[in-house]
Formats: sequence, structure tokens, C-alpha cells
Amino acid sequence: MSIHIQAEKGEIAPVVLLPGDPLRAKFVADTYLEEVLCYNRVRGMYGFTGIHQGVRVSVQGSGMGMPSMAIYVNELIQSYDVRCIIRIGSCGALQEEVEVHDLVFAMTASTDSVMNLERFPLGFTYSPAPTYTLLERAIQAAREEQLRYHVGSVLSTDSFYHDNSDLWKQWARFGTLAVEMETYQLYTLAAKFNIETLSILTVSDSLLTRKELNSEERQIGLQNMFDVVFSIIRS
Ligand SMILES: Nc1nc(Cl)c2ncn([C@@H]3O[C@H](CO)[C@@H](O)[C@H]3O)c2n1
Repeated sequence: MSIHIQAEKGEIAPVVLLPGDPLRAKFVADTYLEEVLCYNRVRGMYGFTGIHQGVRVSVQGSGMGMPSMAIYVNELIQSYDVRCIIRIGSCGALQEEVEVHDLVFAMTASTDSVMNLERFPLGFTYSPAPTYTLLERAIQAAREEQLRYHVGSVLSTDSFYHDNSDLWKQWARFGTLAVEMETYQLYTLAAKFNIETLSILTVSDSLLTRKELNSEERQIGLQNMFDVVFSIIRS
């Protein structure tokens, strides 16, 4: 047991898929896993372990934002010996060529969060990166399935609502593909504990066109992301 996860040691697989939404974790478990064990219900942040085509994998909600996600990532790694965490999330497009329904594989992340200031003093900007082999396998899967995907940097922000609604334009000017709220800290913690990681994101909205997926479209639109992540799991 850890403070926020009620699982017994051994109930969580070495590979964990991490959506922000715990109901998406339930959807993934119901749809892709067999012999499913629900190992966590604390605070409604469901966690499940099951078998996908012979491979044991877990899927766990992280909540929205880096503080919440960091609680679960720290406990998954330190209390349950998790060795690979793949974020399966959503993001908002910041570039014209990044369209709703597309996939984004985060090659790095920028942030406006102060969480890393206790690790790296002001002026020391840490640039986190995913595990190259996972990124390579995600790109290969997307190419094989002829999916629209983009590889580049994302912005992990602490705020969904900003007073300055044009703030994102500066990040876009420097090539940031999309905005979300977890990747920067996930990659930092994966590097700290030397585990594998990757963020695979579905574009759910665009800050340029203001187009956004409704909740039903989000569910359907996530299929491509699930296809890619389970292709990685099987490989
Ligand atoms: N700031 C922000 N902005 C936009 Cl346009 C987003 N589109 C999806 N997300 C993700 O979805 C949740 C917010 O709806 C967060 O977990 C975040 O990672 C977004 N987060």
C-alpha cells in the first residue's frame, strides 16, 4: 500500500499506461485487458491490471496537472517498482498543421511550472526527454497504421485557464506543437528514477481554430492512440 494507491505489492505491472481521466483507465481496462484486477479506487483514481495478448499491463488515472500526476508516478515507481510509464492523454494544438484527432508524440516538453525549481535553481533550465526506443516504436506503429502524427515539443502548463489568452502564441512561435498539463514532470521523474517513458497525446482541441472534440468524439478519437500504445506493448 502507498498513501494514494491501495494496491498490494505485486498487483501493479511493470508497465503502466497513465491517462489523466480515471474513467479512461476503466475504458482501456474494459476494452483491451482480460483477467482484470481493480487495484485502486482511492479518491476515484482507478487503477487496473490485466493481460493484453499475453502481456501483463496496468492502466491508472493520474488526474489533471503535474502535482496530481507526480503523486501517482512517485508512488508507482517507489512503492510498486514500475519500470515504464506511458502517458495516454489529450492536448490542444498550437500549430496549423496539427489538427484535431491527430496524434502528438512528445519529443520534449517546456513548462511554466515551478515544480522543478526545487531541483534546478533559477537559470538552470532542465530539458526532459522520453525514452528514444519507445518514441521510435510509436512512430513506427503510426506509420504502419497510416495515422496522422506529429513529433516535437509540447508545453506542460499548470493552468487550463490563463488571464492572458494570447500567452500560447509565444510558445507556438518557437515551434511548440501542443499544450497539455503533465508531460514535463512525467519525463523529469522518469529521468530521476531511470525508468522508461513516453507521452502519446490525442489532439482534442485547437487553440487556433477553436475546434474541439465533444466528449463522445474524444472517446472515439482516442482509438488511434490506443492502437499505437498497444502496438508498443505487444512489440
Ligand atoms: N491546458 C490545457 N489546454 C488544452 Cl487546450 C488542453 N487540451 C487537453 N488538455 C489536457 O486535458 C486536461 C485538461 O482538460 C489536462 O490533463 C491536459 O493535459 C489540455 N490542457
